[in-house]
Amino acid sequence: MKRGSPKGSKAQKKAGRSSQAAFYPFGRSGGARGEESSNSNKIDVAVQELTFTTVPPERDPDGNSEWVLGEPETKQKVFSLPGFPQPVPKPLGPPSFAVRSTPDMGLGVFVTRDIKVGELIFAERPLLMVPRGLRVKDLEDSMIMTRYGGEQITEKWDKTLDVAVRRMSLDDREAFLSLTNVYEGIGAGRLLGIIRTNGYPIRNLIDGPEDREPRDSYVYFSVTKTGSRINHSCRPNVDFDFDLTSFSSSAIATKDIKAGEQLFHSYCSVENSAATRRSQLARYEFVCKCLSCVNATPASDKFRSEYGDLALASGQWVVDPRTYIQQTLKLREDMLDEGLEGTFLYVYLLRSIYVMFRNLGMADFEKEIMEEFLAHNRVEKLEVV
Ligand SMILES: C[S@@+](CC[C@H](N)C(=O)[O-])C[C@H]1O[C@@H](n2cnc3c(N)ncnc32)[C@H](O)[C@@H]1O
Repeated sequence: MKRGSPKGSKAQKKAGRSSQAAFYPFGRSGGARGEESSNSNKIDVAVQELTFTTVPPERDPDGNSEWVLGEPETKQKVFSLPGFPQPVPKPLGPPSFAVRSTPDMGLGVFVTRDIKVGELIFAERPLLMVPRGLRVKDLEDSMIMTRYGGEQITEKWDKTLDVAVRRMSLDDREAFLSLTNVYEGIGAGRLLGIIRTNGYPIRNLIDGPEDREPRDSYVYFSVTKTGSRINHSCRPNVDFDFDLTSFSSSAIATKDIKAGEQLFHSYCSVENSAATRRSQLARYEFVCKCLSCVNATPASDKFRSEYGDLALASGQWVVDPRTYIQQTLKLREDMLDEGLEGTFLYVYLLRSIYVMFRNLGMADFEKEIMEEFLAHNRVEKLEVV
């Protein structure tokens, strides 16, 4: 169906909305670019087999998200959660971050006071959420988040995505449109370019049925005002935790961070060699100059490719701590040297270590490592054993 056709699409009919609603998302009198919605409760609209909704639907002091649904029923999964929508979590203490220029990475996010591992630095509702496997039947390139390059015809995508951008408040729209777009001039339309440059996967929200496979193709991507200003390092110090009930993304420190230091998240798989990481990062148009990239050696590449299996094996080693404790502690030291304490596998390893100390009857060490584990476990939420 061509955009603008008077006939409603299947999804429009399902959502019970007319095609006119699609082009006047705030009602007849509002919604054009540059106009602020006066409606207090935004209605859903369906365009090109996608449903556009706002979370929460009423204007909210904690912010609103524009959510593009591939499968309209996904909305119910979130809206039917007990207590939905909860307020966005608030950090303890005074504000602890600022968005500033960096010498070589554009804008970045810095902490303005010392931060402890496990601390909530900020939480925010996304400006925009789109499904990774966003598919629209009559658009040439239907998997917008999984392909990259200049060969695609993406301008049509921008017309569709513009529906969500037009629904944003003026402040949110300005924040969204000011985000970096490294795809400018190489094929992607502006809005799609912004999503590709700034989107983070939300792994606990699947578009459609929860058992859909391959799961990774059906996650959502979020674009946020502050989180999307965080630059990359292969030695990350912050991770995101998306809470469905408050529909917000929390930035949580995965290391102690000193006042004045920059926050870094990893945009690539940190268990890869420096060369593979470089090729994964090429689509963001920069070369990483973190310590682990600059000082990469065959030995550090080998370690990065092996530590994952070893860390997971530590779950078995706990039954024979006398044989394995030294090896496990050495693995922990090596992970710290590579700056990998902000990863799931480091948290997993800490859990193995405190269980080993428990099995060895070394209560003081067990307590010390358990405390470190609990601080690191804010995002991963591994079971305490
Ligand atoms: C999600 S944005 C991060 C915020 C961005 N610096 C800004 O000014 O809006 C991603 C872009 O930031 C830049 N960037 C991120 N990490 C970088 C790094 N380690 N070195 C150089 N540039 C980086 C790249 O241009 C990348 O495409």
